[in-house]
Amino acid sequence: MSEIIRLENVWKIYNGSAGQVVAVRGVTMNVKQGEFFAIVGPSGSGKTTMLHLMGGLDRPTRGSIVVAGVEITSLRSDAELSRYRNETVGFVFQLFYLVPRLRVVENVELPLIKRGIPREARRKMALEALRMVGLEGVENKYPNQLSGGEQQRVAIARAIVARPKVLLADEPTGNLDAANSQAVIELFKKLDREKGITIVMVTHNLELIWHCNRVARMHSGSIVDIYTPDRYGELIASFVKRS
Ligand SMILES: Nc1ncnc2c1ncn2[C@@H]1O[C@H](COP(=O)(O)OP(=O)(O)OP(=O)(O)O)[C@@H](O)[C@H]1O
Repeated sequence: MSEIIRLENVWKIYNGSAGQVVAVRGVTMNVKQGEFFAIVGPSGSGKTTMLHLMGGLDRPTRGSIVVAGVEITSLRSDAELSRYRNETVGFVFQLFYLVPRLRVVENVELPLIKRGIPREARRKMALEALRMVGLEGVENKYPNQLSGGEQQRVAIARAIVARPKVLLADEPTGNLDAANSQAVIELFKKLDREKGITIVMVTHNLELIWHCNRVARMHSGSIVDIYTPDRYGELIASFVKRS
């Protein structure tokens, strides 16, 4: 499998009021094309920062990040970064961030408006994305008329509607019960399998890692180990020992 994401000696240092915080400390790693990859680690270890760097939501202090052939560290202007975000990656967050005054289908269409896709084609693509996440029939509802699990699936439809190469998910099940968490994971696996989307997911839920191809464990801004399924038992045991 070829690699789709490559981080080379990446650092992120924040200058906060209490001094400098090293959020990511010289990370070198890759994610392969079509992988379902997870990042785990204690609170404050740098997981979200890593996802933001890969997604061009934030810039590294040092180092190189290549995603789908784009050296994102060389994108100088905010417009270039914004274009990269819109064309290459899709984001899913713990809080779904749907726009309450827009209907479900209009929420899903948002990334397509930025791309300048005409109205009719937009609607067709949005309905197809809603079908893909198992939500046909709710397109004219408003987000607050849906359950949390359904709202997250709308957010996933919005993330995939522009056909990104990479889906970046930050605690996507953090606000969901066990059944809805399972549904989201099954959906990710389907997107991975059927659409070939590479997925990078940050999670605190260790039960979810069994669905992933590889898992990076972070601590204090570093990746301390990368696990394959044969070592997931060892990874889970290391968390149990710590808590
Ligand atoms: N904008 C910022 N300014 C200053 N410090 C920040 C900023 N964003 C993150 N940090 C710090 O960087 C470190 C890593 O934060 P990050 O959110 O990436 O960790 P995390 O592993 O995702 O944590 P959690 O599991 O709690 O979400 C923390 O010490 C955090 O306080």
